Amino acid sequence: MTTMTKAAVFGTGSWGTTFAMILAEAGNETTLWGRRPELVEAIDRTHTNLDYLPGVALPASLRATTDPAEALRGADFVVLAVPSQTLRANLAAWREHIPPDAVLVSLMKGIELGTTKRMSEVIREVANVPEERVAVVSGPNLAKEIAQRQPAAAVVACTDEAVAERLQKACHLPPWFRPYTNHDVVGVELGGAVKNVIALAVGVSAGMGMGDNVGAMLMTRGLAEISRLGAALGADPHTFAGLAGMGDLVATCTSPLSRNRTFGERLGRGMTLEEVVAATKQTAEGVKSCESVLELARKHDVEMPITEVVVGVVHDGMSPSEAGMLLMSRSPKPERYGV
Ligand SMILES: NC(=O)c1ccc[n+]([C@@H]2O[C@H](COP(=O)([O-])OP(=O)(O)OC[C@H]3O[C@@H](n4cnc5c(N)ncnc54)[C@H](O)[C@@H]3O)[C@@H](O)[C@H]2O)c1
Ligand SMILES: O=P(O)(O)OC[C@H](O)CO
Repeated sequence: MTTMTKAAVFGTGSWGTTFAMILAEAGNETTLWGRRPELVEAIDRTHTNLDYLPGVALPASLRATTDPAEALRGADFVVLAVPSQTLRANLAAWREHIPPDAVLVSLMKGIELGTTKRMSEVIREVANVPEERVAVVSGPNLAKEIAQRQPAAAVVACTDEAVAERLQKACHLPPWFRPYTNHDVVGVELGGAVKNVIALAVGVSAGMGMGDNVGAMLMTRGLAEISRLGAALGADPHTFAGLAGMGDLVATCTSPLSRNRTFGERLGRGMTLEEVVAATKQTAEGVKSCESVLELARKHDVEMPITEVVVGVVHDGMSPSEAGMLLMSRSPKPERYGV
């Protein structure tokens, strides 16, 4: 007799809820943990998440709870979908309930402020688990499209191939969700975190009224920045040509659904930072992670000019036109991959 795989998903936001839908429909016994009792009760009873996914019918088998111990009981996969900057504190509160053999899965796309750690590093440190028990899911995965059952592909990364394959199997849901495996956790995570910073830059340019040449330039040179940082941190360069690199960069930088692109667009249209923050109801990871990405780049002596001006515009009062001038006035150089 085969027993059902159990998954606990932490975070009832857009992506946590959508990924929980995929896991539940793929046949895993899935429980969603959330902070707010009213929302959790509504998900559990009405199978809807009106705050984050209005109009989407969640699977009847998907359970929801505010009790981490209940969500974690017997879990094979512990899936984490909270904001990157709160993960450390969240996980510290949950870790005593995590089953000893469970695989911890990060859906998050940020770099921790202060430590410059990737989410898998934070997970390993706080939950005290080896790298073989930590996996990452990333790629061009705009939650709202996937929740409407549009097809999407993703990358499931773990240094242990067998673990990646186990998770791949658990979330493979034809014809809706197609996960590929990869062993390059560093590259997959960097692709996901840094594309948010580049999407802010593309958004700013679009908000200023710039056209597609500027967007394409920022995406291409942004990919060069991601690749340079990846090379310095030991990532596989091929990862950045894949779904978690190029794929996610294109989806995020071009989609009106992207919170990061939209945040940048509002700044580019002349709204103040305070106004944009007030208008942004969901997690736009690049807003905080641009600072940790830049710090990481400086630690490793990697040049990231787009990231520098994004930090300037978002945090240091630089005007969008000054940012554009700075980028375009850099000394000319040959175009070489990774340079
Ligand atoms: N939405 C997407 O399309 C998408 C796709 C792929 C990856 N991601 C990544 O997934 C992660 C989560 O994104 P999301 O879109 O679900 O965000 P979201 O803003 O929709 O939801 C965030 C969730 O975290 C909860 N939360 C906020 N502060 C918290 C705290 N202090 N403690 C515990 N929970 C807290 C919120 O209540 C909410 O349930 C991010 O790192 C994001 O970059 C998002
Ligand atoms: O809405 P964003 O900008 O957080 O992007 C969502 C996903 O990361 C796209 O893959």
